[in-house]
Amino acid sequence: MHNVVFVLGPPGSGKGTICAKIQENLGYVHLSAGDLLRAERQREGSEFGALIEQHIRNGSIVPVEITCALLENAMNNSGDAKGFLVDGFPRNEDNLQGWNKQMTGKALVQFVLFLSCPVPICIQRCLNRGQGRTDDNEESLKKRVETYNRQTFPIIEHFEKNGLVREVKSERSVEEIYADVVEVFNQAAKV
Ligand SMILES: Nc1ncnc2c1ncn2[C@@H]1O[C@H](COP(=O)(O)OP(=O)(O)O)[C@@H](O)[C@H]1O
Ligand SMILES: Nc1ccn([C@H]2C[C@H](O)[C@@H](COP(=O)(O)OP(=O)(O)O)O2)c(=O)n1
Ligand SMILES: [Mg+2]
Repeated sequence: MHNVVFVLGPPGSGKGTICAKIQENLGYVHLSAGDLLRAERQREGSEFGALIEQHIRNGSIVPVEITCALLENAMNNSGDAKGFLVDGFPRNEDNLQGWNKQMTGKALVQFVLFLSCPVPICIQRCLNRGQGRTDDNEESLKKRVETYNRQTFPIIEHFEKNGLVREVKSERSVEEIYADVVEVFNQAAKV
């Protein structure tokens, strides 16, 4: 049974940055759904490359059958990790239903780390990210933020109803955010 922490928040809220620090210090393995999709997009012979690129540019969400298979495969190939930080997933109802269908009995969601951050700050961070991504531009970001507001935030609200959300305000410095995140994991370890 894989232990899983979902990491959600608007684009540019710092999910990848904070997950890298958790992985470095707390023994969890960081799996970014976006990174896995970008790797699949580039993979020689992938039948999903064009579809993935279209969704990424459009700020829309790739069908869960593709994304969840990549996540399950990555977890199964990671040995006996303490747990997995599943970054940027589930991003919509299709993701959530697909996860429940495919991963029930195989993975246990401990909690959802929600990095909340005002959108203007998020957009500026993405525009300054400098990773050469095809979706870090004004047009794609507008669509990604709309997708987050309309499709992803309701998923966070779903988990909130089940008492699983741990919100950390993320407009602050990385150090301040990470100090609060460590406390969240410490509290979770006591349960
Ligand atoms: N707390 C922060 N303060 C300032 N810049 C940040 C902070 N967290 C992340 N960044 C920067 O903002 C950009 C987006 O961060 P990232 O971790 O990729 O966010 P996400 O995965 O949520 O899109 C990166 O260039 C990162 O270095
Ligand atoms: N569960 C997911 C996660 C990402 N994607 C696609 C659509 C997203 O806009 C892009 C980029 O996701 P990523 O998590 O890397 O983006 P941010 O780190 O939030 O800036 O990938 C997806 O289709 N389904
Ligand atoms: Mg990211």
